[in-house]
Amino acid sequence: MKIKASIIGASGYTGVELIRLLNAHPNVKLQYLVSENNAGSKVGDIYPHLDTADNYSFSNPDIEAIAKNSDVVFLALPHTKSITAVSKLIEYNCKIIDLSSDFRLKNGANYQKWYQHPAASQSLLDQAVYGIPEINAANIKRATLIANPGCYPTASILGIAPLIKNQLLDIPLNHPLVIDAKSGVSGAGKTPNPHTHFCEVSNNFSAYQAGGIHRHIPEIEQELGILAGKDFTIQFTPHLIPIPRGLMATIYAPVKKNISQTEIIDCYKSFYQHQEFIKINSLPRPDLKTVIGTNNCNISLHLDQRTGYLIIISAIDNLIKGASGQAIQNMNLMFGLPETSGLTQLAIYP
Ligand SMILES: NC(=O)C1=CN([C@@H]2O[C@H](COP(=O)(O)OP(=O)(O)OC[C@H]3O[C@@H](n4cnc5c(N)ncnc54)[C@H](OP(=O)(O)O)[C@@H]3O)[C@@H](O)[C@H]2O)C=CC1
Ligand SMILES: CC(=O)N[C@@H](CCC(=O)OP(=O)(O)O)C(=O)O
Repeated sequence: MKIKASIIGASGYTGVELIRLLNAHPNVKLQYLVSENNAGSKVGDIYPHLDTADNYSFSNPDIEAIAKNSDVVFLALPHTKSITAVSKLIEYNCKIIDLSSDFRLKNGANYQKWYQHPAASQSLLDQAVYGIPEINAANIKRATLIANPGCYPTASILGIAPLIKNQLLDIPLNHPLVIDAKSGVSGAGKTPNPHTHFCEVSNNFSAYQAGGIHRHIPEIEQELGILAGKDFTIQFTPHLIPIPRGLMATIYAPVKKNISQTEIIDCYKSFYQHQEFIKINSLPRPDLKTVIGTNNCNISLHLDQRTGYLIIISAIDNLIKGASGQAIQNMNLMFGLPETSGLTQLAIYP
């Protein structure tokens, strides 16, 4: 029996990527591809690259029909737009994987402080499991509602977690850990905004929200704080790079003295033992082409013995490991499938 999967917000960037990946998943049948604006249109007419033999259409059924006829529902809606749908879906017997930030922060009051809009009910926040499979697989397997991580948090948390777990960080008191991150423009979604126009982005490179409160700061601090067992502070600056997809986080981590590059690499390899999507190395020129088109996270480690800093360069495809691929990895765990089912694509090169 195939898993019946529906996607709400199926016409956006992550929704379309879910269609592409789930269409090739051996254990999945696509059920409803929900889009308000494209309901009634053939998927292949709007997105010719998805003109498959199955001839799917976008539709807009009510939530009850979606819930009753689906084993799993992916929500690929903008922030704040998932809360109403999830409040209804949770009454039924389907599993829910939400790609937005609506269920990621555990504390409703903290959520409101950072996101500046009302949080989901505390009981839904309590039920939601943060879906980063390499760290949280046991809880994901038992979950009904997954809060799929943001793209910057995915690259950052995966890059830092082994240092925290092995107590290798040596951060001066009251200093934050510095994360300098860059994303391709699809990270901003399909709806155009003044900063994502071709003329703004092409031949350009920009930082945004420097010194500000990007919504991924509390998300990264929450998850690293859980691993550390105490508050964890980061200094985070995102940048926009003139490419469609790909994301790189460069993390500057002061590490304990007398540890060697080899010991650090061994520690990361042992932490991610059996995790097929995590690639640990010290590539001389870590890049995005190594991961674009894959569900992999490439973590390149470089110890600067002069300063005592470990430079961690964590690269993902924001639409796959940073969103739709990770959502499918979570689905695989929830349904007892191998984590890699439907996700074994290699990178596109050159
Ligand atoms: N892009 C990325 O790299 C990542 C995105 N995410 C998160 O995933 C979610 C989806 O992102 P993404 O696919 O990029 O977003 P898009 O803007 O590309 O797509 C969102 C889709 O939601 C539907 N929608 C329903 N209600 C609204 C509304 N009120 N305003 C706008 N669109 C609406 C739209 O289709 P229609 O109106 O036809 O129903 C649209 O296609 C977001 O919460 C995002 O933050 C997470 C990680 C990475
Ligand atoms: C380039 C760009 O604009 N990126 C988005 C992050 C997208 C993402 O992963 O995260 P969410 O799911 O939390 O939206 C941003 O900085 O807001």
